[in-house]
Amino acid sequence: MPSHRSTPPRKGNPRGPRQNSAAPRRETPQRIPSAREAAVRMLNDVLGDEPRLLSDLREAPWLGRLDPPERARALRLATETLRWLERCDRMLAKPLQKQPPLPVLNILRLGTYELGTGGAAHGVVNDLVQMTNNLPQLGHLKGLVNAVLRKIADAGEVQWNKLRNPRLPDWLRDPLVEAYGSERLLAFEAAHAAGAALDLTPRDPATAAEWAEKVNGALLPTGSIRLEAGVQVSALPGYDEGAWWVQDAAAALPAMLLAAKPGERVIDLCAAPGGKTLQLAATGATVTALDISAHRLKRLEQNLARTGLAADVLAGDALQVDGQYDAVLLDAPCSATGTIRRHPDLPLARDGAEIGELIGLQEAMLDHALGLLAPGGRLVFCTCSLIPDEGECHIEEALQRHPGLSVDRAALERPGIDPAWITEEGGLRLTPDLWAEQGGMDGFYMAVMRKD
Ligand SMILES: C[S@@+](CC[C@H](N)C(=O)[O-])C[C@H]1O[C@@H](n2cnc3c(N)ncnc32)[C@H](O)[C@@H]1O
Repeated sequence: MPSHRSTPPRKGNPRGPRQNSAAPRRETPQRIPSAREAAVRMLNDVLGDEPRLLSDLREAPWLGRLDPPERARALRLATETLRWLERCDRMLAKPLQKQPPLPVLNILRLGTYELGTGGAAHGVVNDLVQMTNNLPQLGHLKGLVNAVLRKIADAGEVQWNKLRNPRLPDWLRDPLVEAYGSERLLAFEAAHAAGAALDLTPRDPATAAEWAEKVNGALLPTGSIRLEAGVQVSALPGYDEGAWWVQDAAAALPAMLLAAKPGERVIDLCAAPGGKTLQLAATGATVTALDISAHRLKRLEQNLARTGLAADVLAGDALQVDGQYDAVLLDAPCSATGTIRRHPDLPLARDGAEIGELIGLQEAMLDHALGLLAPGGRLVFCTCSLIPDEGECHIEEALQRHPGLSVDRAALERPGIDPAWITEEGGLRLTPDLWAEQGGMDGFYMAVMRKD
């Protein structure tokens, strides 16, 4: 297995050197940006000198000035341009002899994405030329933008569709090829290109089929309900009464495997925003939901309120908490590399430098969490990572460190769980290429452990 046990060396940005995104903007405080302007600003922030994740930009005050549909459109444009960045850059390589400053390059990338996927040339090109004209000190490049985008419009969807699926950058691709082989990696990349559907977890698993019918979704083998992405969630039946919540089918499995029972004492150690806490609370167990981020816990509290479920919510450090519990869920902070289908910005904004530290934190959390188990208690460890060092390796090593600890393989015998997903040490390895026909799933690792 490849090792991330020490911090991997920075290999630099696979898209070339980062450029200064802080080009001055002509910005009057009250001006409301268009969806395209907002999308380009997000691209500048994700691909700039100090890369930001789109999830951190969602709450930016300037984005809040757009009305909700425009904000959603801006986020969609930025997300999809980042998903297809390699294809955009390949399309641009020929007409663009010299790389322009980042704000102009990102205008071209957005235009290329839109033109490559069926956008009307007239509207896209005129708007983006005008946007370039408004850039302080870069307005003179509007002629270049016009000329390049017209060539891209001529090449159009035919050329776009001939290009390969975008590849992951080397910092992530190399260890994943080592772990899964290059053929699987191509399947992962195809899944990343395809994007993610919208999955719902029903509050009462026994009503899954009924809710699947009501929301016009498909019932998945593990009991989640799948709809096409882009559906307005708050308009679906059952939203107001909290009959279900949005959660990827893979992310719904750890709490299912913990199989909490009414009256059991359960702690969810890294709980926010709370998808798994809701599942645990819905079983009738007495649930403590802990997270270090008070800000993220606000969303957990909103989710509890909407669904009418109850949990004791605590802001605190999982490494400091004490007590005795029948069951512990540890959804540890990780590289989140299993979620690239919905967060294609992640491999571009990150470079793997933080993974060594995360692995150390996960190990410390797992050791501490095992100490919270009452005799005979069980623990589910999980991460939404594709990197074995953040999954399988932890369990192999924990079994060596903790006499009396065992992996509960029987807990994996549940409807919809394919035995082929079970790993050597008895965990479950999920990858984005699974269920390809039904639209894939997030990458995840999970294992159920028991202590004598
Ligand atoms: C993968 S997310 C959890 C997702 C959550 N379980 C769910 O299903 O919605 C990891 C969480 O760990 C939290 N976290 C990070 N370090 C922590 C610590 N030392 N103690 C407690 N929570 C921590 C983060 O704030 C983040 O909310």
